[in-house]
Amino acid sequence: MEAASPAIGRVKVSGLDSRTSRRGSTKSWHPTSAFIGRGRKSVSCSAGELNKPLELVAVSSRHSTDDSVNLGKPNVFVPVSKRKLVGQTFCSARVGTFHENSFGVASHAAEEKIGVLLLNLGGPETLHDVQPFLFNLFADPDIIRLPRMFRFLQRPLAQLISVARAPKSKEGYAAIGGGSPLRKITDEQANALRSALEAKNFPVDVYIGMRYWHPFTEEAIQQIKKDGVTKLVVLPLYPQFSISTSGSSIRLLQSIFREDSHLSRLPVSIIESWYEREGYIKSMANLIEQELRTFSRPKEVMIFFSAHGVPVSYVEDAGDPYKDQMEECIFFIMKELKSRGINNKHTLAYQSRVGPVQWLKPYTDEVIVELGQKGVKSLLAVPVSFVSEHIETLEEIDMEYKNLALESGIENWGRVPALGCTSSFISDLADAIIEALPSATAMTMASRTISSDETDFDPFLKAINLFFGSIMAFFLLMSPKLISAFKNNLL
Ligand SMILES: C=CC1=C(C)c2cc3[nH]c(cc4nc(cc5[nH]c(cc1n2)c(C)c5CCC(=O)O)C(CCC(=O)O)=C4C)c(C)c3C=C
Ligand SMILES: [Fe+2]
Repeated sequence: MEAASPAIGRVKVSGLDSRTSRRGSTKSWHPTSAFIGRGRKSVSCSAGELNKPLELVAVSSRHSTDDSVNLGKPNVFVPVSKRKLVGQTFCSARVGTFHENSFGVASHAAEEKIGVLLLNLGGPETLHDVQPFLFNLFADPDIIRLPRMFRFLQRPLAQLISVARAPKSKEGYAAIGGGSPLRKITDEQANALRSALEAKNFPVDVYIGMRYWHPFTEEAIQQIKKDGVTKLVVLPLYPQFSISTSGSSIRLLQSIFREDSHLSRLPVSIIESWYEREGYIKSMANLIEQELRTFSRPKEVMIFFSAHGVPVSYVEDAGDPYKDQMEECIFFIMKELKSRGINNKHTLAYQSRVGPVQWLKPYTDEVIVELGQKGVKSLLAVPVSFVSEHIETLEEIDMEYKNLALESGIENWGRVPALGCTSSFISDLADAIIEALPSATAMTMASRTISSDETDFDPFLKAINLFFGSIMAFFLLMSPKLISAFKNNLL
């Protein structure tokens, strides 16, 4: 059952406490054994707090069209040209050191060995990989969030759910050629990013760390260590932050770094979200503008943003900023389109729900049917939570939703391609990396937090857990809610 990766599951996971403003711009991350707290508060910390060993620098890359950028520190003058470069850190005092550091980085570039770690989900490369890939995904406590006392059920449950879901997933992957294109596209993006950074006079090594399939994050980190990287920028390839995506990968990184004395001293800067960057927004607007032109009556087209969903509890109970960031992102894209004289109607819905719980609404399939009933004739689907083509664009949108739309009375269908290696987008990501470099700080974790997989160390406890876990998981799966989910083909 662990065929996928021996490393996965041995990694201990600590909680991640997310506190973020409504606009998702100020954040701090604290490793903690507690559940992710409710509520979203702005956090500012004093210079004294900056030296606390448990802190981790997370950079939220800002969309900076506004001249009155608030750096959170009075009397800091930043010329407009520089403002666009500011990767805002969660602590205002850090911003004050940005300019010294940015020059420092430039002058020490020759001695530094800078690494960029791209984080992504990973996908099965063959149909044979589908079930173990799904196991890795469902074994992640950031994907199936069980209460602490039921954490021992995580892996048996992952086994059951992955086996149950595999046939449906396999159908999807078979329909798009027998595997996920994610690895290939992420490789291409990594190469494009390396070239873009080289062209900007920032030679770096780019590494790929996938969360659930090869090349695993653990492997990338080993390579980073071997290569003697002296400063690392971590860039999740998800524009918006979610506990289930970037959050999960960052948590994994924290646990790897915490266990390793060398890595825990390595300066690291994490760009946790970048949905509001000007380059990203403009690149998305370009793609939408181009695609609108392919319709015979572009002005009548409904722009239909379809984002990957998350369970409602992530947002309402755990404070996941994903929904807020998604809405803000779409606001920025529409604002950009309006500035170009494009005033089409638009809507946002969430796709790809899995399992019997409530996910973010409205659901993409339901909205498509409603729009058809309301007489909408032209629809342009815009996948907005991911920057490469994947099963949910190629199968779910291009096949399932397109057919549903045509059956629902929508006559003209279009879909905006994922950004992939679009040069304006890659160039902007390269800028985000350069901006983040000065904020790199050691991820030193002085204390060890309780792990959700603590029992993995003890083979006896592990065996007991597995045995009782399987029995309990069986009964859980037989619950009426889950049975109906099976019947409705939700799993
Ligand atoms: C921002 C993007 C994503 C969020 C948020 C997200 C949350 C999330 N996903 C699942 C379950 C599955 N996701 C699957 C595939 C998948 N998920 C994303 C992105 C996000 N997921 C991508 C890009 C992909 C496709 C990868 C590929 O191979 O092309 C799958 C497997 C496919 C399937 O069976 O549908 C599952 C399962 C949950 C439960 C979740 C939030 C809790
Ligand atoms: Fe997903």
